[in-house]
Amino acid sequence: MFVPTLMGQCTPEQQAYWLPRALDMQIIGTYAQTELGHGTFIRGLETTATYDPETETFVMNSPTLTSYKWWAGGLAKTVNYCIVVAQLYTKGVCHGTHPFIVQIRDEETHMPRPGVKVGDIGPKLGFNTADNGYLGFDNYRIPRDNMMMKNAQVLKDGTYVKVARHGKATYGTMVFVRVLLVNEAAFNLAKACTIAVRYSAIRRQCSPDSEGSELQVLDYSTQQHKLFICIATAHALQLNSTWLWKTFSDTLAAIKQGNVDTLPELHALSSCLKALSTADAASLIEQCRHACGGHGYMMSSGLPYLYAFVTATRTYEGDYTILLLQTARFLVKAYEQVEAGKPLTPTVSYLSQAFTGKKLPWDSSPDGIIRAFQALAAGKLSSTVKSLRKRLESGLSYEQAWELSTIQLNGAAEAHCRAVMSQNYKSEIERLTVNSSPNVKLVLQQLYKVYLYYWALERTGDLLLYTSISESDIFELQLRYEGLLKEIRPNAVGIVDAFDLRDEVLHSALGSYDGNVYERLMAEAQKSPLNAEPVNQTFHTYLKPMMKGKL
Ligand SMILES: CCCCCCCCCCCC(=O)SCCNC(=O)CCNC(=O)[C@H](O)C(C)(C)COP(=O)(O)OP(=O)(O)OC[C@H]1O[C@@H](n2cnc3c(N)ncnc32)[C@H](O)[C@@H]1OP(=O)(O)O
Ligand SMILES: Cc1cc2nc3c(=O)[nH]c(=O)nc-3n(C[C@H](O)[C@H](O)[C@H](O)COP(=O)(O)OP(=O)(O)OC[C@H]3O[C@@H](n4cnc5c(N)ncnc54)[C@H](O)[C@@H]3O)c2cc1C
Repeated sequence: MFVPTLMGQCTPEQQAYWLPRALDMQIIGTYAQTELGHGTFIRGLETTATYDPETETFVMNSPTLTSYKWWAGGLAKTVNYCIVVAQLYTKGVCHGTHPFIVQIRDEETHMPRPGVKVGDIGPKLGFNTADNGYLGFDNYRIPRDNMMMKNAQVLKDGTYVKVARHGKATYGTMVFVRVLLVNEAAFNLAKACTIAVRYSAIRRQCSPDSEGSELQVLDYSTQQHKLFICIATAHALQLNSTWLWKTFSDTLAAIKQGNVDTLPELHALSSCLKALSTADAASLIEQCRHACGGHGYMMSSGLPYLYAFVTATRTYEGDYTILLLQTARFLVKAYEQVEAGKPLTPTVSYLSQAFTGKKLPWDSSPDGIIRAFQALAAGKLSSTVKSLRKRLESGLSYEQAWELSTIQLNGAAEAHCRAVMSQNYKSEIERLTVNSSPNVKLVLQQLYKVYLYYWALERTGDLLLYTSISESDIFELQLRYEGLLKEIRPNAVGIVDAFDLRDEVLHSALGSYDGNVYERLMAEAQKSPLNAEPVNQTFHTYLKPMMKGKL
């Protein structure tokens, strides 16, 4: 996040000075925005940067314990610089949060600079290879030039000058990383399902009849139900990530031309896609672990590490709930645009046909299910707006009405995102497989159907509300879904092999390409320090005295 922020928030002159040093690793930096007391609410950050025209410096200060920067990766012991997001004061006026480049350690000795307090925040659920740290300032001065001045400037005499065309230019790095995290979710889920599917082809457990041999657990319908949605979702996330990256690049190019019109839609998309992809990936990686029984709980399976790493992504770079509420903000505006007969941006254009007041006729084809997801999103949005307005009519303020409706707002945003992801998944597969062999087309279509049927069956309650789906339609869909799992089974290992993830990347005794699971588990067990000697010295210091009643 250090380099992207240098690129996004510095003037060309500042980039010319800082970027080569950062890219050449002459300086190592991090992005210190979150504080002990605030992560989500950026406008509530407490660290201050007060401009002193006498010395043409900013005085960085941590006025309270809760103002200490907290969490930034590498902050504890690795970095010597960091980007600090602080409330900017000049001429006695606060201009809100701005980014500053701050040297925190000496480049030769690596000692913390005077006025800088820095340390490690302690062990975490995972991510323990990153020394996430804390940082406090005691009236620590930095040169005026260290304010990142692409979007706003403070002149030598302390005059504040706004440069950016849109109010959230300083939030740009977060949008960029959210876009990256969709791809990260796809990659890590692909690793987990490669491990779990390969292991499930090796693992034999139970035989349906007494004479028969034990079945590969991958033959069980319940195992296929656990795992094939993981494969389909890894593809869905990858294709949505590629699509989102293009949307991001197009928006960035437009902003460079002075056109910020597509930024709100990008913010809404990157928010909900980051939220859903990281939450889906984390829960499905855990599902892959469940599918591997006891051995899935071994660190040597690689799955606990993957889960610990990915589950953090649901929180950092914008908590799941918070980001869905950002998307909901955009959806409520879109609803109002439909009412006013105004044109809609592409990803919400389905809303213009959605408010017919009638239930969408159920159609179980892939396109029909996607239309059903859109109807479901529109229906949820419509009932949410109705709740909002009912509360406003009761005399509540907009903020109060909004807060009371946030559960429904989150539901509408999640449904919208599922509809967008499903649409992208299918249309990207069709676009990319135009010249593919019939077999490849068949398998990839089977996978996106798994995705669509799985989520339709997960949302039958909503579908009954907003479409004409009947009990027998649901019964039929369940049977079709279960039949599809059986069709995919013969190709399941080949499909995860197609992720082409080397053993060194998987780090898994269960998912290695050669399938020698039991030999690898035993070999990993031998590495345990407890196996260094036959009797551990704790026998003599604790167990034996206890057994002799001497403790
Ligand atoms: C390989 C990879 C590995 C990657 C490996 C990565 C390693 C770990 C990295 C983790 C690093 C971090 O976690 S860094 C810290 C990340 N922290 C966060 O993400 C904090 C989350 N909080 C926020 O983003 C903000 O506080 C909000 C958006 C929730 C609220 O901001 P706010 O300033 O209060 O704005 P708010 O009133 O809600 O909205 C005002 C208007 O601004 C708009 N707006 C808000 N944000 C944005 C935005 N980003 N871009 C455009 N527009 C925006 C809204 O739509 C709204 O428009 P209108 O409706 O008025 O038109
Ligand atoms: C592994 C890891 C690495 C990180 N790396 C960095 C980094 O490098 N740099 C950095 O600056 N930060 C980093 N962070 C911090 C991260 O960005 C924040 O933790 C994240 O933004 C969430 O903010 P928070 O911790 O304040 O949670 P909070 O916002 O306090 O969330 C607590 C609960 O309150 C809810 N909540 C909060 N506000 C609202 C609201 N308005 N409406 C409804 N519910 C609400 C949330 O949904 C959540 O359920 C990292 C975090 C982790 C876990």
